[in-house]
Amino acid sequence: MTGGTETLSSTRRRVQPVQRSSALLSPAVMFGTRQSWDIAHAPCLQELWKKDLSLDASSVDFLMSDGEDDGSFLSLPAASFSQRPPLTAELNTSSSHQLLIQTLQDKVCELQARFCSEEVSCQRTGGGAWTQGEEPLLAKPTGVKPNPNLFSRPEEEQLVSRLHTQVAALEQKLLDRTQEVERLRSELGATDLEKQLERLLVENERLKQELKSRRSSELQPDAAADGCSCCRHAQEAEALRREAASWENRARQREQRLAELQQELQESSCRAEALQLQLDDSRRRRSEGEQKLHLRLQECEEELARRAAAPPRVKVVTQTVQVESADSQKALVELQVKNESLQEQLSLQRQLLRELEAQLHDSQRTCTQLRTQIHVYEGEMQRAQGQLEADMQSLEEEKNRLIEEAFIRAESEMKAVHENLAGVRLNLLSLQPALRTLTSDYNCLKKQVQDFPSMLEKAISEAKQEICQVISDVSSTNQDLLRKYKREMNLRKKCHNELVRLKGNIRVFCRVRPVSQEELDSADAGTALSFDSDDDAVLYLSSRGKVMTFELDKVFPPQASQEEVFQEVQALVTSCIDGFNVCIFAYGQTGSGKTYTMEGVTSDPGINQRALRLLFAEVTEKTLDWEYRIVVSLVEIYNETLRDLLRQNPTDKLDIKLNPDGSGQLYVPGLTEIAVQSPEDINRVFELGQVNRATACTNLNEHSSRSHALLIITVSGFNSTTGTRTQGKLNLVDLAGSERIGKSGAEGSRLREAQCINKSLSALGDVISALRSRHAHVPFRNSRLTYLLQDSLSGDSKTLMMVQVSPLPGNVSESVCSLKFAQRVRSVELNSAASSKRHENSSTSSSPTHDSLELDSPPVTPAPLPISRASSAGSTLSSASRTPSGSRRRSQSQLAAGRLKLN
Ligand SMILES: Nc1ncnc2c1ncn2[C@@H]1O[C@H](COP(=O)(O)OP(=O)(O)OP(=O)(O)O)[C@@H](O)[C@H]1O
Repeated sequence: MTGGTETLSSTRRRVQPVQRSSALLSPAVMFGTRQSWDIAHAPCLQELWKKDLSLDASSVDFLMSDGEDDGSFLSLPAASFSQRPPLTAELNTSSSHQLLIQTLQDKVCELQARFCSEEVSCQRTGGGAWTQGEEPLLAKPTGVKPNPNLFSRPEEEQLVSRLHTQVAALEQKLLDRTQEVERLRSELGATDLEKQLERLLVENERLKQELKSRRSSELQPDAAADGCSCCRHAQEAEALRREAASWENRARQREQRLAELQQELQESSCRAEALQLQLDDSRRRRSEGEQKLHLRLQECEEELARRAAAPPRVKVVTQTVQVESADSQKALVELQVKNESLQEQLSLQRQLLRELEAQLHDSQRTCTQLRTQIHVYEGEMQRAQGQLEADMQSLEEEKNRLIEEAFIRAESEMKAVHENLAGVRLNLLSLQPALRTLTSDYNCLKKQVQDFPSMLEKAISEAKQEICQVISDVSSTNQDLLRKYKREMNLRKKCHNELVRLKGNIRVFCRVRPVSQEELDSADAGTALSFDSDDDAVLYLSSRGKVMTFELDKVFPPQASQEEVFQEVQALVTSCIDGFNVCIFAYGQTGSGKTYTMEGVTSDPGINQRALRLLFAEVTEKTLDWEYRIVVSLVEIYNETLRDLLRQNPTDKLDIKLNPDGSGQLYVPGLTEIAVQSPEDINRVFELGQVNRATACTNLNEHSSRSHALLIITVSGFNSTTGTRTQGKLNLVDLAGSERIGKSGAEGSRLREAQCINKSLSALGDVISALRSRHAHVPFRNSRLTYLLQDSLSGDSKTLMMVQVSPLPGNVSESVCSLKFAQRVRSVELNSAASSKRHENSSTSSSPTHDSLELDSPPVTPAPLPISRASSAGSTLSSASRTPSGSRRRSQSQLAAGRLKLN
């Protein structure tokens, strides 16, 4: 025996004797030192310790006594006791352990009782010394006499201590089992299974989502895929195959993981079964140990009985006992106290054992529940595995279906691609001849390109020659066209003039003004005039019961508008653009509408403004070839005095003189001529004339009735293409009232005004009469008016007299006079031989360009035909141009011409 550890001996032998003094110490002292007991059945306990409690053999040392002592010595290492934790903190064993502990405790109590009874009997018998042959089995301590009567006490104490040690070992074993159960629970606990199950569920859900996303991505319509090549579908099919292989690997991994889990579960179940078997074996060994202990107790009782039956040995040690009785008594008391404390500890241990037994029951119940739960988890795992296998199966089927669809689609697309390829090949074969043709064409073109510079030079030279030829042809054509144009222009002038001539160079219109509202209200509201609905050139006048018929060129009824009147005179207006002199004058009694017809009102202008607007429009249309200049002058003749209404001092008298250039033309020195370029200029000219005319008189209305107002418009044109120059003059005259002096009863200045008016109008009549009579001398100089209008009343000039007539019955006599005068004028035709007239000595002209007119514009008027309108109409007009009323009009004109007399 070395160190603190005793080895197990295979034979029974005696070892160091236990010191009695230390054997009688307290259990705490005993547990803190090395102790030895002589136990009769030590092998049983050894077996119990080694098997039931699973103690290490190195930590337990059984020292068996020899056959003489018939006992065994059990030695435990002191360190194992000193290192033990408190019993109350660790006891945890099975019911069999508790039963064993209980049995041992009962046996300790019994031994203590016997010890007490033996001590009492020894005291009663006087004690005795130990005999040599009856020495106690335990070796006596040095210096201390052995006491045969007390030999059983340390033995029993040792037994009690040993039993305590067994209890502690059982507690330790119970604690180890509890820890083992906890470890198993932690290894196979529900938490891990639940975690494993949750992990599997999460993995399963993730696999489902991946499959769903893969399915959606594969089923997603791909418009571009239709046009993709076959290679792309093959790649997709390959990717799908790889994906399927990865899914298969994952499924195999899952299956392996499931197999591992099942393996672990089986191992855990096996381990639990092994533990259960081990527990059952421990129970069985405990029961065997109990039986052995029971037998050993019986043997101890028998031995005690046998020893009790040996009195001689007691007598030997009686004296010694008596000597040591005081100490024994004292020790007995101490032992009793210790015994009581041990009793208390035993009761506590019993209580703890009961609690531990309850805990053991709970542990067993918990273990059962855990097994049930394990079974449940196993079922769930099986279900999860089945679900997983079903999902894997469905995934596999879906994967196969998708792969098949992809293959089918790829095959169809491959087929289409092959067909397209075949078509392309056919096209290629068909295009090869075209390619050869194109190649030959290309070669030809290449050769042409190489030859192009020389061809280009040749073509350019030819083109130049052709262009020169064309230019010469065009220039000659232009010359022809220019000649034709000039001829056509002259022809147009001739036609126009012929038309005017056919209409009559002196035309006479009659306009009847409407009855005003005031005149309608008066008693003299009737009308003496009537019209022919079939002939617009006839006017009927009732006077003194007789109806007089007047035939004129045109009769405008009261409802005729300014525009309608101007439509009839605009042909004359445009004649002045062609270089003719035109004279339009309004004639009639006061208040018959002369000013209204010539000037009009602001809202409805008369001939003056309309004529100027028309001239502007016409010259504007001809701006391509012609340059025109339009100048205007405003002249008033009052009491045979000529005044310029456009100069700053209109009261200055003007004179008419012979042009000093020797041309024989007349002109008005100092006459203001204003060039107009727009209608606004015309308005400004008229406003200036009105202002000047108003400043020159006290009563404008009366003054205007007693004076002649002349608007002289000169149109000069130059054709830059032909070099032609033209100049025409348009005289628009608003004559003074034509009342007879006797009727008006005027005196003084009024008489002089009337005399001047009549003089000028008579001179006008005389001029016209002379023209009609083709007198060699035409008295233009008899009045300022005729003198000023000389060039517009002679030659190829065109004259229009607008006779204004009042419809009132009170003005019938004046209307008759005016109409007779108009009819006399109408019978006159001016000489159309311009050349002869323009070379007449008495001709006048205020235009310095008149010479150029003669030079550049040859006479277009036909040869002079100085016949009256009536005779010319019958001789020159074709039958087709005659109107139904033509013959009647001519006869009436002839009659009227014979009847009318100058005023
Ligand atoms: N055709 C017509 N339509 C409407 N009103 C007219 C027409 N003719 C003349 N009148 C009106 O008759 C009145 C007299 O006209 P206007 O002054 O023109 O006559 P006149 O002959 O010029 O007179 P005088 O010789 O005094 O100048 C004016 O109020 C004028 O507005």
